[in-house]
Amino acid sequence: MQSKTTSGAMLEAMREKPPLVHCITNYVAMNIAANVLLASGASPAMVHAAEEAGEFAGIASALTVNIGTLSTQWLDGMQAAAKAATSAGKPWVLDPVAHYATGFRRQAVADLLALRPTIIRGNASEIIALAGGESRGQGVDSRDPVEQAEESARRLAERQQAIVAVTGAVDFVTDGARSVRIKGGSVLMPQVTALGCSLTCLVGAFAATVPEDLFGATVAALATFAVAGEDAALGAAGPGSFAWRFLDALAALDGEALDARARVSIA
Ligand SMILES: Nc1ncnc2c1ncn2[C@@H]1O[C@H](COP(=O)(O)OP(=O)(O)OP(=O)(O)O)[C@@H](O)[C@H]1O
Ligand SMILES: Cc1ncsc1CCO
Ligand SMILES: [Mg+2]
Repeated sequence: MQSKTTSGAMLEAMREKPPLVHCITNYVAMNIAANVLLASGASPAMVHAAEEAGEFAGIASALTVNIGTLSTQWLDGMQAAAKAATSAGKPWVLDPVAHYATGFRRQAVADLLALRPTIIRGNASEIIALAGGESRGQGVDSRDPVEQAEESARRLAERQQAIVAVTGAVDFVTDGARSVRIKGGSVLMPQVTALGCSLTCLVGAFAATVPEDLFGATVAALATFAVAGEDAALGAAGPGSFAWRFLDALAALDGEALDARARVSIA
């Protein structure tokens, strides 16, 4: 097997040995997120019941947790899974969907952050608020530009000792010390619900493939979305045809094309 030093090599490695990814996501995202992982070469499993989520996290290679359609029972499952992943040394990714919106979500996300996610992926409004800044967010969609979230992301990464990914028109990834920006994608992407949630699951898939390089894995997942998003937009008439073209574009993308076309720059 080739060494997994580039995004493309990581994508190829994932396809060679599809990782089992434990996704606790939301009702809106479950189907598209599972299809995104399959098209990318990973094996998704949506398992959220409190009775089994901890046990399942022991079987999977990585965990992703998304609070989009939260309930007390789901939160119990998320916490059990996060504890199991952490104690087994497996990466887990937190997607703090609209965590600023209600007291229930704020408390849930504080409790999950205390369980030390290895990677946090959110939109700009979510990351600004998570770092304690002035966010314009109300619901699940971002109302702030990514540039305004960059300092928040750095602060959050340092505070949590985690990798933080902020997505939007130009994505930003930081571990507090080093940072990159990733260009690409399409304006149609925020017009299709749960693509961000699906990306969180894909970050988990790359993290499962390259647990020794979680920064590189996060960048690879975002670059995969950026390039596939450009391809899908080419023939799309709107969000509907974009959504199915995006799955086809992910499936058609190979490592060589990803490395040739990814637009990643040091920030
Ligand atoms: N204006 C844009 N131009 C290009 N790509 C975009 C744009 N906005 C978002 N994206 C891309 O869309 C994907 C999802 O990111 P986004 O920030 O929309 O997530 P999100 O708000 O959490 O989505 P959701 O909550 O609906 O799942 C990322 O790959 C991101 O780069
Ligand atoms: C629309 C929506 N509502 C709760 S989660 C979700 C998916 C996008 O975050
Ligand atoms: Mg989101």
